[in-house]
Amino acid sequence: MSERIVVVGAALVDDGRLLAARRSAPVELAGRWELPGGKVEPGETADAALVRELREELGVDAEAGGRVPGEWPLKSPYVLHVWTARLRPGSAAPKPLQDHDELRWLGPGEIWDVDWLDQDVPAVRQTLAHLAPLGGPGTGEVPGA
Ligand SMILES: Nc1nc2c([nH]c(=O)n2[C@H]2C[C@H](O)[C@@H](COP(=O)(O)OP(=O)(O)OP(=O)(O)O)O2)c(=O)[nH]1
Repeated sequence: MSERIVVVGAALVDDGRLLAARRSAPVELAGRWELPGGKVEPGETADAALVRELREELGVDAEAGGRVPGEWPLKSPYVLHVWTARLRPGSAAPKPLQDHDELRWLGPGEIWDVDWLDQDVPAVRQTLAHLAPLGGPGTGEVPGA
C-alpha cells in the first residue's frame, strides 16, 4: 500500500474573510495562491500541525476549528485536508514570514480573484460550502464550476 502524507491547509477566517497566501517557492508553485499550512509530522495531530504551521509561516496564534469534509490529492504522496481556523484573541496579524510573499483577506465575492493552485480549487469550493458566512452572494461565481 502506498504511503500517504497529509498536508493540512487552514481556512483561516476573520471578520467574514478568508486568508489566502501566495507561495514564493518552489518554482513550480511560486506565484500561485493556497491555504497556508503544511505537512503533518509523524505522531502529530492534524490540528496541532495546523497551529504550528500557522505560527511558523504567519507568526499568528491560531486555533483549529473543525475539518472540512473531503480530501484532495496533491503531488504524490501528499493529500490535502482542510481545517477551519481562527485567530486567538491577542494574536498578531498574519505576516508572510515563510513560504509566502503576499497574503490577502478575501471577502465574499473576492474568493476567486486570486490564482489558486489548480489542486486547491475544489478544496476552496468545498470550504466555501462548509463556511456558511462566506457562502453568500458572489461566492457562487466559480470559474468552470
Ligand atoms: N500548505 C499547503 N500546501 C499545499 C497546498 N496545495 C498544495 O498543492 N500544497 C503542496 C505544496 C507542498 O508541496 C506541500 C506542502 O508543503 P509545505 O511547504 O506547505 O509544507 P511544510 O511547511 O510542512 O514543508 P517543509 O518545507 O517543512 O518540508 O503541499 C495548500 O493549499 N496548502
